[in-house]
Amino acid sequence: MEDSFMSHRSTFLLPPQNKDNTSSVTNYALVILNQRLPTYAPLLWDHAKLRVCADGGANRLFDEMTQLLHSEQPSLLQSRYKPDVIKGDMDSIRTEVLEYYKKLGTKIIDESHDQDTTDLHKCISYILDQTPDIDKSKLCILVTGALGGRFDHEMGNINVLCRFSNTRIVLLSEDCLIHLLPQSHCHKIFVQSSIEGPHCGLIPIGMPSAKSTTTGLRWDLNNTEMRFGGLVSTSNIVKGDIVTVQSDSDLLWTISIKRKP
Ligand SMILES: Nc1ncnc2c1ncn2[C@@H]1O[C@H](COP(=O)(O)OP(=O)(O)OP(=O)(O)O)[C@@H](O)[C@H]1O
Ligand SMILES: Cc1ncc(C[n+]2csc(CCO)c2C)c(N)n1
Repeated sequence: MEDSFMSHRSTFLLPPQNKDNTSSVTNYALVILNQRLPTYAPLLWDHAKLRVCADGGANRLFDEMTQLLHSEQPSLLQSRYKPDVIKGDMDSIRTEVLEYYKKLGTKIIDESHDQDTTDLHKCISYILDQTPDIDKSKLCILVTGALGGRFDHEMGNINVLCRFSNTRIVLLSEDCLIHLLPQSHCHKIFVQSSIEGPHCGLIPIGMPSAKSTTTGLRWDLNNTEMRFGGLVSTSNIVKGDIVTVQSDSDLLWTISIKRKP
């Protein structure tokens, strides 16, 4: 096991000008799935260099950005928030939405022939194909609408974290975020307490963890075993600004997102 720390910061939930220059991520991509856009979606949009809609996610962008930013004219907003790509099996996007973005120059990738991988999987593959190897370590893919809703979709979305375990991917909902902590590294999580926490969890995924050790949590693990059917760390609380995690298995990290008053 390598002992170099991998650091994690949710600075994508802060306005871009507040961005932490020490972040190891310099290149965000955004994937919009087919669930209600979170209220902070415009912020993620501003951080992202590449914006991709997964099939019916394009309907959400078209319909809901105007609801989030009602100070401006809907038609202006719809043309300003133009995705770079729409990819998927195209059974959920409305024709009028597809035609609208196609006219604006969005690249449309119809993969209806592939009924074995999810639209999110297809979008992640696209983003990785577009990213030169040298830039992949700086890439972080933010995924909206990934949690809550249909449980089969949620599990499919979590499975994507495991299938692309070498890529930083953050699954987001209005209320929380999830990402993988690969066992290959020790992890340092810099908690942005103005926008996230204190509720958090650490969950072994795929296989039990014989030994996990943490610092910075109210209920720290100390070479503790975690497994489904035994202990998994839910309803934990972050104590300060830094949490460290080390484990012999990949773990899911989840932390609550604070609602704006
Ligand atoms: N209720 C949901 N909960 C979580 N994720 C979702 C949900 N609905 C859609 N998604 C995500 O958004 C992506 C695109 O959604 P879309 O509705 O276009 O998918 P789909 O392939 O048509 O789904 P299905 O045919 O199973 O209903 C899905 O692949 C999934 O990752
Ligand atoms: C064993 C197995 N279970 C389910 C599906 C169905 N499926 C999985 S991903 C996908 C595309 C959704 O956009 C569909 C239809 C399959 N192919 N194989």
